[in-house]
Amino acid sequence: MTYKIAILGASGYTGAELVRLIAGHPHIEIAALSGNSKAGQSMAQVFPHLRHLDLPVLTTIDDVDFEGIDLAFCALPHKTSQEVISKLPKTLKIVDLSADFRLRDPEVYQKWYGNAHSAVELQKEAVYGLAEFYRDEIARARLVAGTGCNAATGQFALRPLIAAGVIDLDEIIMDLACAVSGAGRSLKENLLHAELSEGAHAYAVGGTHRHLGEFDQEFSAIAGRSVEVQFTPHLIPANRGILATNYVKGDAQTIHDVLVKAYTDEPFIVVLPFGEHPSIRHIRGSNFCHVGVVADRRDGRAIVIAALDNLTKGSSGQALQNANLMLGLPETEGLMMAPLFP
Ligand SMILES: NC(=O)C1=CN([C@@H]2O[C@H](COP(=O)(O)OP(=O)(O)OC[C@H]3O[C@@H](n4cnc5c(N)ncnc54)[C@H](OP(=O)(O)O)[C@@H]3O)[C@@H](O)[C@H]2O)C=CC1
Ligand SMILES: CC(=O)N[C@@H](CCC(=O)OP(=O)(O)O)C(=O)O
Repeated sequence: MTYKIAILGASGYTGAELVRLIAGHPHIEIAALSGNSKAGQSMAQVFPHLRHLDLPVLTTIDDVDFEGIDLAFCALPHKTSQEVISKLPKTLKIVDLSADFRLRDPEVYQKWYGNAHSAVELQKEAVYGLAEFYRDEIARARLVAGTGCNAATGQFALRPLIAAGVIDLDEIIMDLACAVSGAGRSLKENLLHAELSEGAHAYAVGGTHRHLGEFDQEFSAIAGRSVEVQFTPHLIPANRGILATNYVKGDAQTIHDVLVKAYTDEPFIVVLPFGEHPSIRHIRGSNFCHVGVVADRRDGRAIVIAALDNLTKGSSGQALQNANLMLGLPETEGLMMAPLFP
């Protein structure tokens, strides 16, 4: 059985990553690809690294024929995504990579994104797309909202610890380093090589990053009380990868034991031996997330570090994992490739 899919936003970074992954998938075929400014071009023109593949030409979304398509990936900017998805056939399965359907409460959405949600009914229907924690709901869902790449990295480190009650919920600090492809492919002055290379800086400092909406929603639901982490993301001059370094109060060995137990059957989450810590150079191009625990020199404190590739486990790999679940395929299909190294 082969399922036909469309990728809306195929001329962007996550769209191209979906194409790369699906090209090696035994049961999924790419039937349509959309672009906006790049509509009318071939994928080989837009992404020469995909030249070897026989792919549909990029069209506008209006020109995509959804007849016979089983599932659409929406790799569009947020806000555009909710407008587009509202107009798609109501029977179509959708994995949305944008932020539009991650936050369940429309008021919370407005607080972090600045605009009223224009598809509240769809927002209610959507399932949060972190497969390791919402597997059964995703398998039954029509619309799945992929997590933010920063939000996914932090959650892989912290969710089991909050659930097990082994860390102080009021003393969680997360420093996160994000590679530049996290900002997408559109041209931005601050992402020019001359302004980005040889440097690193924090952004959204002081608790203003919109992924805090996701952390608050998810961590508070697990804890059954409000949990607000202190979070500072940093932009680093790397192409791919996110490293989330979490400072927590709790016994380091217990924390490690909890993570090992939580992820023992998870194919993509690898807990490193106690005392070892991960690096983005060891997960690049793969759907793996590495998690490590190191004891602090002060008793009762630990550092928990998670690393993943924002374009695979942080977005497109996660989206394909969700699509596999929604289509009744093995969750790991097309996703077990080894990381690229060096
Ligand atoms: N990059 C990352 O690491 C992650 C991204 N995400 C989310 O995934 C989504 C896609 O991100 P990314 O691939 O990085 O973004 P890009 O900016 O690289 O790509 C955006 C895509 O959307 C298309 N597009 C833009 N505006 C419109 C419009 N008005 N109508 C139709 N199509 C449009 C673009 O077409 P064209 O280029 O032809 O104009 C392009 O194909 C975003 O919502 C992002 O927040 C989520 C997790 C991680
Ligand atoms: C470097 C950079 O800008 N990173 C992005 C990563 C977020 C992301 O891509 O996720 P969503 O946009 O889907 O929420 C940021 O911090 O906003």
